[in-house]
Amino acid sequence: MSVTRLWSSHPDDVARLDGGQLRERFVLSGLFTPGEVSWGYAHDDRLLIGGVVVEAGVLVRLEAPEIIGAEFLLERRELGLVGVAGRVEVSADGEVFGLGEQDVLYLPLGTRDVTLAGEGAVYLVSAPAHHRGSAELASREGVEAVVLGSAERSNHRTIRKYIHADGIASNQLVLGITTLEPGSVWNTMPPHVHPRRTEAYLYTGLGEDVLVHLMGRPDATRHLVLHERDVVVSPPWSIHTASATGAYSFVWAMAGENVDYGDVEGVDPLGLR
Ligand SMILES: O=C(O)C(=O)C[C@H](O)C(=O)CO
Repeated sequence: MSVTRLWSSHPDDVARLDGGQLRERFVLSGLFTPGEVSWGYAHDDRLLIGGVVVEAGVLVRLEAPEIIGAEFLLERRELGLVGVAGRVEVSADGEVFGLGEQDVLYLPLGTRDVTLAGEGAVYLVSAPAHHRGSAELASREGVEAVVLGSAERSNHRTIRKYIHADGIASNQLVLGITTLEPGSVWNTMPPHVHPRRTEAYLYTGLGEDVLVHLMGRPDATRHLVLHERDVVVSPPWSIHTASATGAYSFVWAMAGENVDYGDVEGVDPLGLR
């Protein structure tokens, strides 16, 4: 089990970081390694972000990484599991859930034993929790889907919301998946910031395409070139928007003061620098 730590930062520092340092602070690569559960830890809002590739015939148990100082992973946390590829059976204290591509399972605080079996890739996002809710599975077809943008503006996309105020109930986790239509490449344009939340994007479906992600204060943006299954963390003061050489999907996951998807501050694209 490996853990990469991401230290929180001041926006002024970000202007001075070189490209490599920027990646070290905000990007998690290589989370999906067969036979291993890999974690990243963002100090902003204490997001624990993981990836696992489940191989046929091998049972994977989700254990608490040392950094959270807990006896078991969900002793003081809640967890969202997202099917990234294949089909995986998740057993949570004996209750079994089938997780297909773009399905999401929420596991509440207090769930002790979580194992994964089958064949596929699963993305994990966990945040501290204080109230025990219920385990709930949501399929791609069963959730609220909002179509935004247009082909003319290269940002035609569908936003599916799974864990949020009007969906699966949680303490502070908010999670969904956005999928771009073929020919569209821009996400989250016009951009926004979340003064009350930290957000992480996992980019999937890029294959050999590359993506240019913009982060930073709106008046001092920086770019990161990202690839298939890279994760980028956005501190509350940072925009998060991207364009790529092809269409893709991304899992957006947030934690902070509330679970209201709409709690954002919009940014005028003409003010971006
Ligand atoms: O394409 C978009 O726009 C998004 O999917 C935006 C994300 O949902 C987001 O950033 C939520 O805060």
